[in-house]
Amino acid sequence: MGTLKKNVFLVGFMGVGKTTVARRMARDMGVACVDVDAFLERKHGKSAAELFGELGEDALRELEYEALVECANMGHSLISCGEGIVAYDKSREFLKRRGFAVMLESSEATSLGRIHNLSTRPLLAHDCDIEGLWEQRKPLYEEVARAKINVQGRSTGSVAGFVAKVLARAGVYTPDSEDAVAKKIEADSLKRHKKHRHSKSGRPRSAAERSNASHKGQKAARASRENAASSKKHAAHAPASGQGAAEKKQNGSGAPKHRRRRGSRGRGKMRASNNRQNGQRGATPPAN
Ligand SMILES: Nc1ncnc2c1ncn2[C@@H]1O[C@H](COP(=O)(O)OP(=O)(O)O)[C@@H](O)[C@H]1O
Ligand SMILES: O=C(O)C1=C[C@@H](OP(=O)(O)O)[C@@H](O)[C@H](O)C1
Ligand SMILES: [Mg+2]
Repeated sequence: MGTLKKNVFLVGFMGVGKTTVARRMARDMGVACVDVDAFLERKHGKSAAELFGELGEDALRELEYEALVECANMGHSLISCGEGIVAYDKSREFLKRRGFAVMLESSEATSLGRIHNLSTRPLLAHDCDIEGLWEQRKPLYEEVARAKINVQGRSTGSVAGFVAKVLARAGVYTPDSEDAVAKKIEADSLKRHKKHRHSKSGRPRSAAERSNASHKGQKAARASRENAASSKKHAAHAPASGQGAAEKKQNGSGAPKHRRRRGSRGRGKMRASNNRQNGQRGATPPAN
């Protein structure tokens, strides 16, 4: 559980995991997330690939920019962008000015190897020079990004945890203190207690009704406490160095030994769907 101080944009090549990582971070950090592609699709009733096919790339980039602005105006959230958003000057300027952009990076082969449905990636479907595109995009991601994270060989959970640490170090994300978590739990439990004593219609509940509800409430409170304890543990392990150190740790020379759960290699890799998110998920963002 925690709070974002500004919008966080995830940028990077297609298939690197922007959408997946944003969802995972939203779940683990208790913050809202929104996928620009999914937002675009909901807004226009057509996927980015369809818009690309019907209107052409230039028009898609303008629509993407408009969608990006709307997503950013919803409140501080994790915003996963489409790979090509950086090709548009206005979007790049926005990414630089209106939040903290994080670049996810892996080898071109790894990113492309994860894409199983080419029709969802219009540039791939249109037979472009993919290596040329990769070379062209890289400096653009680097231009907007305030942190660069190498995701090669890391599970989604590990990438999500690492991005959270980088954001915490940069002061962009504040994990809730133990006190704040305890207060939240207490407030929730008070609410539950009130519900427990009275039915929805305001009628006092019978002893049998209360006993039944109480078992459910205790289970939920236990789960919240366990969650809070695990968030605290997670926060306590975040290294305290700055962005430069994060990058150094991530790059070739100082490459960390990535922890991978036994048997996790390739899990999820063959998932057929590149699921799109339906708009914003997770916690309700604060008003701007
Ligand atoms: N760290 C990871 N390890 C293995 N597979 C991953 C990882 N991150 C994402 N994937 C998988 O790669 C595919 C592309 O991920 P996605 O989040 O759609 O990428 P992007 O939004 O950057 O195009 C999905 O099938 C997803 O499940
Ligand atoms: O070239 C682009 O702008 C697109 C890249 C893809 O985004 P990802 O980076 O999430 O793969 C895709 O979803 C979208 O159709 C448009
Ligand atoms: Mg995506």
